[in-house]
Amino acid sequence: MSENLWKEALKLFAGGVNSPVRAAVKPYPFYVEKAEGAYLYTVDGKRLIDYVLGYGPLFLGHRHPYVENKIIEQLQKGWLYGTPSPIEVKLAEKIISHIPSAQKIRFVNSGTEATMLALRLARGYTGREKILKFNGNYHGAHDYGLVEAGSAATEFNVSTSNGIPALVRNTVEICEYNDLGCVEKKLKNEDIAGVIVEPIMGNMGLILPEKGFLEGLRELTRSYNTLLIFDEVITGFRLGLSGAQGYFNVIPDLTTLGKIIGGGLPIGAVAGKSEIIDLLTPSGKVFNAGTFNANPLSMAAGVATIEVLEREKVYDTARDSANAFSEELKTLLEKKGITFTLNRVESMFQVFFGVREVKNATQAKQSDKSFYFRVHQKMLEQGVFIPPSQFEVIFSSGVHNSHIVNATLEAVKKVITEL
Ligand SMILES: Cc1ncc(COP(=O)(O)O)c(C=O)c1O
Ligand SMILES: NCC(=O)CCC(=O)O
Repeated sequence: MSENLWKEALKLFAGGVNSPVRAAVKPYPFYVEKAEGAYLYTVDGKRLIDYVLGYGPLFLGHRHPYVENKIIEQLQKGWLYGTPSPIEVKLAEKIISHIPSAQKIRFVNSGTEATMLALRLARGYTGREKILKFNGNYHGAHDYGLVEAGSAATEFNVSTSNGIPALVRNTVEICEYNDLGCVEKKLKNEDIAGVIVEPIMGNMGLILPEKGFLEGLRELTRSYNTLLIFDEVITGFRLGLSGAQGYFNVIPDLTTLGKIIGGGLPIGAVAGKSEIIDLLTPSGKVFNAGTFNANPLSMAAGVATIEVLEREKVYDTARDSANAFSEELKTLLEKKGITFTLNRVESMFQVFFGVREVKNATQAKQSDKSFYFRVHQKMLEQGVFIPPSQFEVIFSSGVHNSHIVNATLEAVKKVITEL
């Protein structure tokens, strides 16, 4: 039973968990026994339709048979060599063929490592120290990222973490998302090595770039000889095969990837212009290394996932189901006269209550978090798992077919009419 496991876990882990957002499910998280397709099966015997999907990576759902077979095939050939393996060449070629800014790539093990390295590269390339990030963007759990961070950092009221050296903190400049005026001022007045941005904000709920924002970032960074880094850990291969940069046709200097490119196994990557990536050791003097970098299992799962994305209609199914779910939610909320904003793009969306627009982190934080949480809890009672935190995103996938969607709509109807 989840309750018993939770009691044990509280003795073993800080706050009972190994990543904080998991503790946002109340009164305690449900423990998952197994998963398949669009479903999670809990140890308490419940079946849940999953719209969290591992917080983004599982764009083909759980245990996609093709991916599973490719992982097993690799498993039977060994899962760590300490030397290069053919499968890393294959995944690199696939990613580079799809992501416009990618000429070369370095594989690491998480999105956190990827952004940490991209920032180091920007400093190494430009010889400058400062970086510019946006309020509420989340780039993982390293010192530079945890200044005004979104996601669980905001959920648990530590947007800027304790334990970050002032020296580091002082190298991070912050602007509000969608505020080009601020960016221009910072670039003019500070020596900025790189501007890092989520091209679509997926860690404050979902927030879209206003028309011209990403283009403006591209122009400004170019004119101040600052690197533009797109953090596509969520959007890479979710918005389309070419990521947010292809979707918006704005090409950054560096791109960080993670989540989907590992098919659900741990991964991260930094890709970009050859002249920048070549600064990495051993060809250059910006250091990175990792026991598990380009580990064969993550590589195999990544290749298999991208192969499925190339040949099947995953994007259509995922978009259609997110559309149906969010439209039904909108209609029901409007009928009830509830004030809300719903932001959506392709296969992801989020709803904010009590606010009429959400274009940056400050507005997102003004939304009625406890109302959102009530909706999450009531959906869970109806067998549908949406994120427990306002500051995460509802994700759909290629296995959220019409059968799953219909069951979801039934649940939403019940939840909203009974609110
Ligand atoms: C945009 C973005 N960047 C970086 C990260 C960090 O990735 P990871 O959790 O794999 O370290 C995340 C997600 O968690 C993310 O959403
Ligand atoms: N949006 C943030 C994440 O996806 C990270 C998952 C976690 O914090 O466990």
